[in-house]
Amino acid sequence: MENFGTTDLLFVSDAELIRKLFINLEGKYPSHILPDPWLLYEKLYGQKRGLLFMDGEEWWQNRRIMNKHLLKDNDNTWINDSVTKTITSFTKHWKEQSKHGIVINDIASELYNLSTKVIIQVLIGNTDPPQGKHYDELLNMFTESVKKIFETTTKLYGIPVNWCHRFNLKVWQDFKECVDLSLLLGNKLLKEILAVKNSSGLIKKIGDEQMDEITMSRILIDFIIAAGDTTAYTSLWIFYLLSQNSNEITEIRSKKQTYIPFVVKEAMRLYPVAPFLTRILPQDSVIGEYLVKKGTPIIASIYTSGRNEQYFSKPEEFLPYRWDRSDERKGKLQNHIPFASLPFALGARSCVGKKIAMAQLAELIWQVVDNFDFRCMNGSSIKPITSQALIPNKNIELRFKLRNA
Ligand code: HEM
Repeated sequence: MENFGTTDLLFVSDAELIRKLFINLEGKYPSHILPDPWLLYEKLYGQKRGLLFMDGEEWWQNRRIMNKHLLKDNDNTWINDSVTKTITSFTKHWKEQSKHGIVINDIASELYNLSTKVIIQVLIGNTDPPQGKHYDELLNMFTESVKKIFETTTKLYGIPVNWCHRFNLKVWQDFKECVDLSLLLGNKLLKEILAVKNSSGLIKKIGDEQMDEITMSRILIDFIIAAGDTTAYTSLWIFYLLSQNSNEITEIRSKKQTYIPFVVKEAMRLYPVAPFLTRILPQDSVIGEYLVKKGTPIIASIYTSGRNEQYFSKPEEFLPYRWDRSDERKGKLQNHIPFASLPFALGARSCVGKKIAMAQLAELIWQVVDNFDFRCMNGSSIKPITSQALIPNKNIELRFKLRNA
């Protein structure tokens, strides 16, 4: 165990221990550590936020309602239809632009925008989203400001944030400005979405639950924020991996959609956007060789466990077939411990948007691979930076060309 001043901190990367942490030790109200800048912002400006920020009974009551609709409902068609509708219109736009090949320089922004549109469509269901220039501008400004929250949080990573705030350093000012703006625009956006007539999506489903309007807004705005960077960066990593493994593109085209979930799982094993998961123990517990006191923060590195040879043979290779039980090649890979790769975490506090994210990633890959050839234009290889989120060390530039054009 490492000792950091007055706080003991346990760092785990053993798959069995990580599983034990989520399944047996985290308690009824799992508690996690949020980035310091977000906590300080909440404390200073009293802005109440969504599920990720809630704790105890308040978290549990609201989480139960969201689980019912987003995770436990066996009928996924309403989510899948919203996802397909949004992605079809997204790829239509790319098709129009890319007859002769286009390099999408700021692909991250495009993917942020897409993730925001997908979650909004899930909120309103089959109905058309608000139309018009004003709405499009609002949406673009919102996604840009959300992207900036992520970038400025990353810049503040590892710096004493109280100190940045006290001396009003530019990094803090930038962070505060984009959180202010995201929440303001998020509220405006939600108002427009709530005004859509005949919504049939999540908004309608939770309309029948006993949830007050303010809590609903807090939760939904944070859904729109949470969907941005996670799904956008995962899509980016997947496109990057596919551009380096053209055999996988051939395999997707021949096996069609059945193969894609394995591609997504494998990409997230190698590049989990949330590489470190945290929990604070509700009671004294034994973890491995340690007696860990109640209140001790624990950091689980799923980036490390996902790339450990003991759990996955040929750990650094992108081999989607390792997840396919019916694939004969899998027999040659001795080690395969599925729970060593937990990109959405595990247990009661795992990702509530997991089904939406998986549906979005699968549909996006299918439509892009089916319609485009693409390659990576960066001269040297891209490396992941492991900070709060797993991001590329430089802009990934991809060139897309319409197939058979
Ligand atoms: C590839 C995409 C995504 C990844 C890798 C991801 C990953 C995660 C992880 C690891 C957690 C757990 C954090 C913890 O245990 O402390 C989490 C929580 C959460 N995610 Fe996701 N997520 C993704 C997409 C989404 C989407 C699309 C939504 C939209 C609804 C979403 C909403 C949330 C929320 C609200 C929480 C907090 C849940 C709670 O505290 O009860 N996520 N996500």
